[in-house]
Amino acid sequence: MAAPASNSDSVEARIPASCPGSISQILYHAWHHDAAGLKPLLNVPGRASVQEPTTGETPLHAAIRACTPANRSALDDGEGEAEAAAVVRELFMSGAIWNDVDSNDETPGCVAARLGLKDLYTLCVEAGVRAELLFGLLDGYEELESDDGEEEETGEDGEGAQEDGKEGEDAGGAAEIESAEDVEVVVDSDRAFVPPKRLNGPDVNSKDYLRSNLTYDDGKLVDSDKNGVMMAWETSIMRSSVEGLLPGLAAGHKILNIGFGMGIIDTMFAETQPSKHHIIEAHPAVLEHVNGPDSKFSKDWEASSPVPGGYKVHGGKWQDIVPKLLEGGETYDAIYFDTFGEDYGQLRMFFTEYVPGLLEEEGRFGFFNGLGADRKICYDVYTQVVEMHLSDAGLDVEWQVLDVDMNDMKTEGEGEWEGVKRRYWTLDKYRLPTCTLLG
Ligand SMILES: C[S@@+](CC[C@H](N)C(=O)[O-])C[C@H]1O[C@@H](n2cnc3c(N)ncnc32)[C@H](O)[C@@H]1O
Repeated sequence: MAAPASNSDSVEARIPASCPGSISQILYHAWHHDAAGLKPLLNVPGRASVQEPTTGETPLHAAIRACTPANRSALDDGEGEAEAAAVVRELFMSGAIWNDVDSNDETPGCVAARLGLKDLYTLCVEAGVRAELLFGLLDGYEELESDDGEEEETGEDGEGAQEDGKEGEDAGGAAEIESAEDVEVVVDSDRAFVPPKRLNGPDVNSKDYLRSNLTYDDGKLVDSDKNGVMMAWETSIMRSSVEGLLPGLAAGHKILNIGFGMGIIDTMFAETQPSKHHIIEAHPAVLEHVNGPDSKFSKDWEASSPVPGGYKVHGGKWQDIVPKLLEGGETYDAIYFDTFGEDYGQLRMFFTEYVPGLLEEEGRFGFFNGLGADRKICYDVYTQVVEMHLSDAGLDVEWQVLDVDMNDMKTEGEGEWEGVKRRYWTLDKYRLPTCTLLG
């Protein structure tokens, strides 16, 4: 096949013919959608996930990137998405990693989405779901490295390149590889993506968060590292969550909310005049905010509760409190879960081990769905993963798609994001889950 004339830096321009199994060779066959040539090279563990050292390009990126209109027409046999799909499948069957990012901070699925390659995008999502289900079975969740400071460094350039119209084909030139010794095969098969809630980076965890100082400041709650714990722009999501859990906002229900934050959802719950309103909150500063002498919350809600004693704040981690509620025979019509600094494994444990016992037969369970919300493909993967895990736990889920007004959202560091370390939400749609017990 001829090399695309317009892309002198492209993979095939730099192939050292003497290096079977080298990064360049593997990328070359992936780029040319040559499944037959690729297959024998993938018989060594890790080969399907080699990364070009300079651009971070993997064979998946190369196979997908070769489908840009410019690159496709440059391939002399006119092949396209179907041929690429065969190669992408071969790579996934050989252990390719679905969520490796290149130097543009794009996973292969991000490239497919940007280029409008729906079938290839779907293959990447399916691979992500399989991988995450497997890691869930192995209980092997680990933080993904893709969203740390590196992203901040590369983000601007990446955006600039796209705005300039330099899509895909110009993004990933391969470095010079003179001999097989130069080849670095990246074996990283035990990586799972853990969609964190409202934060990214391995430096934040529940223990540190619960010890950190918090600041309530002008429409947001941030921790001492300026991670956004809760923000006022989420108010409409909280409103829709309450409407999903309590259709018609009917009064007199028994409600459990985990994670008080700014008290946005609890204020809405209190307005429905529940017969029971239990809140679990672990952070001392948040507890002070709820219960302290200057607080507008607890005193009002205690006074207005239609059932004396119906309003109660349980101070402590839900992991310690929920088992006691269960033992005490408490049940609820509506349960909402929205914590901070905990990984998906905790949410899964909550809805698997506790929700079925705490929920009334006709009750509803919801949670803040921020799983992987800083990247479309991660959000799409985790929608499917959580749905399967909910089903395993005996819960049916209905998704309501809400618009998140991105025009109002400003860019990182501006508007509502000013003073927040990292923008944890980048998507224009929110999938709101409302769960019920399977019959
Ligand atoms: C995102 S905020 C909740 C926002 C809330 N939905 C609202 O409408 O304002 C998360 C809250 O969960 C609390 N939290 C974090 N880990 C917790 C745990 N293990 N148990 C109980 N609360 C926890 C945090 O301190 C924080 O107040």
